[in-house]
Amino acid sequence: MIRGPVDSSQVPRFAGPPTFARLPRIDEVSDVDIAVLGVPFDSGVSYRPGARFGPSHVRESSRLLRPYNPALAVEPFALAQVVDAGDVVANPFSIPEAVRQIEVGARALLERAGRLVTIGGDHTIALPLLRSMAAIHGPVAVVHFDAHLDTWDTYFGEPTTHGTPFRRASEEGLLDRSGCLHVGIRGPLYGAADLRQDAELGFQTVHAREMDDLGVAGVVERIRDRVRERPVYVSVDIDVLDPAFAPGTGTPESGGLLSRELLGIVRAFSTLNLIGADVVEVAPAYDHAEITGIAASHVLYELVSAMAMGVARGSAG
Ligand SMILES: N=C(N)NCCCC(=O)O
Ligand SMILES: [Zn+2]
Ligand SMILES: [Zn+2]
Repeated sequence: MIRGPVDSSQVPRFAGPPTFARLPRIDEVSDVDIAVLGVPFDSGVSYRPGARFGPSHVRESSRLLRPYNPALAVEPFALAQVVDAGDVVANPFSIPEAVRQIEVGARALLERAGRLVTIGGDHTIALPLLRSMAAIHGPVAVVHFDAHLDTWDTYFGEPTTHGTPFRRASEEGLLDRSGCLHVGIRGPLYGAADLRQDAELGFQTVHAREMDDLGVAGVVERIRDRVRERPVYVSVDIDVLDPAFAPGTGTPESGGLLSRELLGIVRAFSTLNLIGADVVEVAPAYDHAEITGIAASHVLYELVSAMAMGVARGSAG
């Protein structure tokens, strides 16, 4: 059976399949442990559009990934059958229909694969993804890496946008309110009430300005203390990185994390019960030299590695 990426010493990286990390397509295998799904949807954005092109850009930027992860000392694609499940069809003219399509697509894949890693798309997609996770696991702990809270209420009266997924998820009971945490929050808000309401919705916050004092180890400790044994879903808005490391995104904010810091923090999920993850808000039109695409593909690689280690341990999933 096919397993793992195409050998880049035999087939050049600029040839061969356009799948994430040059992995097999889902239709080429019988059993699946981890499915990588693209969600090319960006009709929920409040500023620059273009994240609908994120999945294909991140896949293209993932061609240089290699099979051994030295930081975690694992070969993720040997530990678990990881496949590219292609893109879900999401109606760009109807947010409600797109959200239903994403939830249905994610649930079907979860039934087959058990674990799902999604490439967005704007942050709206976290809502249907969390619906699909909660349908299986019950309320989940969410560790949310973002410059933005994304717990706002509505934009132009619209409740389902990229600035509102975690408020909706909390209201719907999809979140374990005692296990959620934002990391990397920064930038101006609409008012002080934003933070109060956010806390009521179940989130603790590690602000970007705390990063230097806490360091990677300190942030990891905050995450472990908050999440513990709970099933945890990780949502990474690429704008958590400083615009220097992720210019290709729709709502950039100054003063963000280094890519090295984010990669270091994400590795901590290798010893937690990671059940699902997404990387969203990559908008290639504003990217240069694949800077953002490469950062996103490496974050995905660490997430898949962490998840594959969970598969190998046989943890709940
Ligand atoms: N989810 C992202 N990337 N951004 C939300 C920004 C919401 C706003 O325009 O205030
Ligand atoms: Zn954001
Ligand atoms: Zn976001």
